[in-house]
Amino acid sequence: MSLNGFWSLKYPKDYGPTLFADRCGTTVFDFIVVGGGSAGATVASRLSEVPEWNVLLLEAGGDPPDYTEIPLLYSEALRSDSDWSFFTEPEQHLFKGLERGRNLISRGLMLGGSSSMNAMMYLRGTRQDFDTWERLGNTGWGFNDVFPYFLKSEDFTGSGNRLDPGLHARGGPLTVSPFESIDPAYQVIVEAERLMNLTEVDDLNRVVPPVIGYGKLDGTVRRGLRCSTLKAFLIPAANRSNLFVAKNARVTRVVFDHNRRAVGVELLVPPSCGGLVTNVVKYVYSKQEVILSAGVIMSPQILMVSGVGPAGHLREHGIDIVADLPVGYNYQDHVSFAGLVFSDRKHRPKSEISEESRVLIQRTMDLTTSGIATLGLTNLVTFIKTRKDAMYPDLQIVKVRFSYNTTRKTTNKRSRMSNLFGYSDRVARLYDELNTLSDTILMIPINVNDRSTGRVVLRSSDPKAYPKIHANYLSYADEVETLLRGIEFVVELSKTEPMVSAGLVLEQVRYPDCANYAWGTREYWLCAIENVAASFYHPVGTCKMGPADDYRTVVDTALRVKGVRGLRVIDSSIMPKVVSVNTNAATIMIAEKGSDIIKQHYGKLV
Ligand SMILES: Cc1cc2nc3c(=O)[nH]c(=O)nc-3n(C[C@H](O)[C@H](O)[C@H](O)COP(=O)(O)OP(=O)(O)OC[C@H]3O[C@@H](n4cnc5c(N)ncnc54)[C@H](O)[C@@H]3O)c2cc1C
Repeated sequence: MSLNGFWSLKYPKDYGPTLFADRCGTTVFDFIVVGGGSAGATVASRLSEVPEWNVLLLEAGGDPPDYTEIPLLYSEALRSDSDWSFFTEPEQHLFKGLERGRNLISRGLMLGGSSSMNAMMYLRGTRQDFDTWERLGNTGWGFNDVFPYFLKSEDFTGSGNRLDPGLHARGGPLTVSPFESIDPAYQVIVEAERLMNLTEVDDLNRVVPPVIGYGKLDGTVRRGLRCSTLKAFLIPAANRSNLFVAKNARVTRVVFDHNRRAVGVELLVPPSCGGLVTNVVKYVYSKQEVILSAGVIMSPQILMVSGVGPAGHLREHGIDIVADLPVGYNYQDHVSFAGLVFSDRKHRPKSEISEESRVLIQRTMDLTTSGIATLGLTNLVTFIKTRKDAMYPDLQIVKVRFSYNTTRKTTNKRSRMSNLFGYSDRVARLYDELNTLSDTILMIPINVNDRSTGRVVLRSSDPKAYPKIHANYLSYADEVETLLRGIEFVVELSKTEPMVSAGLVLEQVRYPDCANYAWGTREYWLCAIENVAASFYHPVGTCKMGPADDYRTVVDTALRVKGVRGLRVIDSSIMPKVVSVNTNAATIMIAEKGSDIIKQHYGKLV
């Protein structure tokens, strides 16, 4: 399908070359926002609503590639130049089937950040998620406090009952549309799940009763195309005379004065003078505040290289201490298991398989071009509760279809399994081989009740060096048991009549390291988890929010970095506990609320 001319977006002007043309930057802004991702693009847009404030947004990446507009192509951006492509450190009992024994942590390196590369699933989180934040001492962050901020952003395009009890809003900048799917496996899985005593949920963001069952997703999609925070918040604000966006501007440090007040940032920008090839160090200054929105990996990294972090750790790297804070701790994520692989139509003639696949792709793409939101089979999401005592689900199950003979057809020539989940070549090959026989469907249980916490630490004091991520996933035995119960659910589902009649066959993928175990036994699944259990793209928490007197936290409930002045963190890293769903909507909520907190502080909240 040709993508040319399908849409036309006018990206914000890049002020970098103008702002940083002179040798010593003298322009002073009221606010400097570092990182133009889910949170940063939202914050910069909201703050620039105050006409007398000059706002500078510094983004390390550039404009997103055109293909990121198409929801179905979201995985193309992973491992591309628009992906930071972080990797965790190796873990003793995990990641054996992943590249170099590490877990890929993709993050968007572009305007819109990870909202320009994510799967666009719009799920906010449960009442329990935010009431837990409040119980941890975060007054003002309980469900009733944060709910209006989800509505503030939203422009919901669904109709009928879905709008009724104030669950959704119209008129906000972020378009949220119900996903549609024409995938024939959709109905088959629905029938199978009904037989497993699950019921349909008409709104996966419903508050009461808690969502348990399956349903159609809503997505951050506008007229069939991605609605990132770039599109929702930044582009509409780009013509304001008080908002300045600088692209390819990588912040290296926060600059403090002698009173530990953040007064600006140091950054690297591409050379603007002829002849220079390396990036150039520049400084910009702020009158009011610097706001870090660089995400869960880079916000803590910038803080630490700037002297804000655990004193002992900073000393090890020879960094002068500005404030001794537990930056980088409390890394949390959702761990998934993408080892349940179904074949669809395997025993049919190749020509038939190939033609059906082609037609399904074409018809699904046609939905997009006619303005309908679709992620194909991924539209169908299931939440299950496997612990009798719990009120809320502990597992989310996502389905992904890979059309016949496509997992190897990627821009970077790596398997899609490597790009999406960081699989090593030898493990990805197992999936690729199956995919040359028929379409492949993954059913992925995701533990949404993880308790393990890891840590982001500095590799060196050099701000250009990626930090180390000690993920520490599945450190509690019960987290492994939860994943095992998710696997068991899918195995049982595979045996139901609708699945069997439709010819959706659960394949016996045999990881080389698990050759000693019979496929399907507990020992086998434990081994499989050690091989391919991986992040489901939801790391958060490394600049944890907490009450002023809680020494285990980095920012207070107004998102101010403790022990210094003029500095806040506003992004997914402030979450004290990861929400039990995908993390984009909650991050945008944090940005909306954070922006209002700032406006209120300066008497500008109207
Ligand atoms: C592949 C993938 C799929 C996902 N799918 C979903 C989904 O379907 N639904 C969902 O709810 N969530 C999803 N998520 C998670 C969600 O997108 C993230 O939680 C959210 O985007 C995080 O927002 P953030 O603002 O904290 O960080 P980001 O959006 O990552 O923004 C950080 C920004 O800061 C910039 N930056 C970093 N360092 C610097 C620096 N030194 N100087 C200047 N700029 C810098 C980055 O380039 C980036 O633009 C997914 C994530 C990924 C990666």
